[in-house]
Amino acid sequence: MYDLIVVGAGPGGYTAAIRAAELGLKVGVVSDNIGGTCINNGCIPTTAYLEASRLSSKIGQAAELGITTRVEKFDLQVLKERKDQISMQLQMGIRSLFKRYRIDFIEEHGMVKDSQTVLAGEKKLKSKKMLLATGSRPKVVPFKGLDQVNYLTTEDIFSLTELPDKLTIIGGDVFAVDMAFVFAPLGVKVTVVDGAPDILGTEDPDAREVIKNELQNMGVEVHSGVKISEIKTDRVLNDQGKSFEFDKLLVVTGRQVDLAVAEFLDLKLDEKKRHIKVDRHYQTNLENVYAVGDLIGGYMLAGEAMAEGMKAAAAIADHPEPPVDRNLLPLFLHTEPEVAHFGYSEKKAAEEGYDVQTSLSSLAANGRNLTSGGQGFVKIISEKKYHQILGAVVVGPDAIETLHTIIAVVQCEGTVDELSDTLFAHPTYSEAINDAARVFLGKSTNK
Ligand SMILES: Cc1cc2nc3c(=O)[nH]c(=O)nc-3n(C[C@H](O)[C@H](O)[C@H](O)COP(=O)(O)OP(=O)(O)OC[C@H]3O[C@@H](n4cnc5c(N)ncnc54)[C@H](O)[C@@H]3O)c2cc1C
Ligand SMILES: NC(=O)c1ccc[n+]([C@@H]2O[C@H](COP(=O)([O-])OP(=O)(O)OC[C@H]3O[C@@H](n4cnc5c(N)ncnc54)[C@H](O)[C@@H]3O)[C@@H](O)[C@H]2O)c1
Repeated sequence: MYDLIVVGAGPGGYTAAIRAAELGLKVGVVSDNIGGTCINNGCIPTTAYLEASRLSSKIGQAAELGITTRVEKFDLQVLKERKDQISMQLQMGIRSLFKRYRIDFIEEHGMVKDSQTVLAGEKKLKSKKMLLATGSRPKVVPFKGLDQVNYLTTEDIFSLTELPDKLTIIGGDVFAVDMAFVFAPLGVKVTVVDGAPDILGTEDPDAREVIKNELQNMGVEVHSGVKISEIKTDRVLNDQGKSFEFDKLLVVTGRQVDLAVAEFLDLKLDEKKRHIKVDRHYQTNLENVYAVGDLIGGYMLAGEAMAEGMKAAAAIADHPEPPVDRNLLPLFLHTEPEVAHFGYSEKKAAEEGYDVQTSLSSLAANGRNLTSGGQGFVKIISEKKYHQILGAVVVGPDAIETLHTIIAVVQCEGTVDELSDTLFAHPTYSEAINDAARVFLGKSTNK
């Protein structure tokens, strides 16, 4: 009898298992794909491929630095093998942590029989408590004709060994745009076809404009507000008779979770009936069943799943902690320049009744940015009276890394004043944070 069985070893599940074992519980993990979406088809493959995409773009700009060179040949097979190697290394890391913490790992698809029993291959596993962390998979809109086409999703795009000449991506949100930034710099003619009125609907409007310009500069065609009527073997057709040709079609129209176990166990779902409903300790309506990660919704990011996994484990081991504060969760685009943000947008802050003041520092005069030829800005959304930071948007080279500085200050209950007082190295992109804080306080900026 285990204290805890975890079903699913993605970022939510493996993190929870390790933390629970660290807190003294006897833990078993059942998973058919160690590392989950993040390591196998998500975060890691995306960032591994972007290394090549970004280097390829940089080589294109080398002449500005006095270097004469060009990309002669690109071999996707080599990039895929490198990615596979990295994913395997990370999987081995999880396996060795499981060993170190004496966690039984059963590499099988688990069948939940009741709230204390999981069948995994030949084994019948019993446990006092159960954590469901079975993640999500691509949601594919069933366009007419799609079933006749050999289309790709993010589950298989990273298995290609040859680049297509023409890639059409259906979808225009975070992951669709990330994929455009992976493939366009590698010489693929990318077309984005989206049903929404504009791409990146959840992003800051200024950031969105920067990214749309960059897509255009890369030669990516973006078609928004498209009503797709049919998919043929080599083209997407819209209701106006326009067609978008492709060699390969990538469908990125959202993520969905498998609710079969939830229905079988009679677990309560959220309002939209898309995810499992949990309380602030990640407990479902069944006392001994917990759930984390994509399965419970939220922003459906690995960082969120990991934080939830650790907190669920703490609650299961009788050391409850406050829940993950989604307002402090970094959200980001793997674009070039990168986009990263957290907390309230200006609009949301105003809707929440704050007396909002937004301060902006462009990277146009930032010394580090001039040396790298980047572009972007830091935008801090604050309230006027106490200088409380409500949110921030960073666009620029390494923006995802840069954003953490602001989040850390907010985590420590710091305000714009602390950002203004913090000493920053020069020349760095992060100095723009300091500048934006000084702009807020009406102080001069000299970098
Ligand atoms: C293209 C792409 C790029 C992404 N990039 C990022 C990024 O850069 N940063 C970021 O934070 N997030 C990113 N994400 C999101 C991130 O991958 C997910 O939010 C994260 O993996 C969710 O973790 P999870 O543990 O909830 O589930 P998952 O990672 O989906 O893991 C669930 C695991 O459970 C297994 N499983 C399911 N059912 C069973 C069963 N019955 N028995 C046994 N095992 C089962 C699955 O096979 C899987 O291995 C990306 C996603 C995609 C698709
Ligand atoms: N910046 C961030 O890090 C951030 C912010 C918010 C959400 N997220 C998470 O990132 C994930 C993004 O995933 P995604 O981009 O696959 O999904 P998504 O659900 O965010 O977007 C789906 C896209 O498909 C398009 N689409 C849907 N139906 C269509 C149709 N019939 N015709 C044409 N287009 C159609 C939509 O317009 C949209 O652009 C989500 O899980 C989300 O929770 C991340």
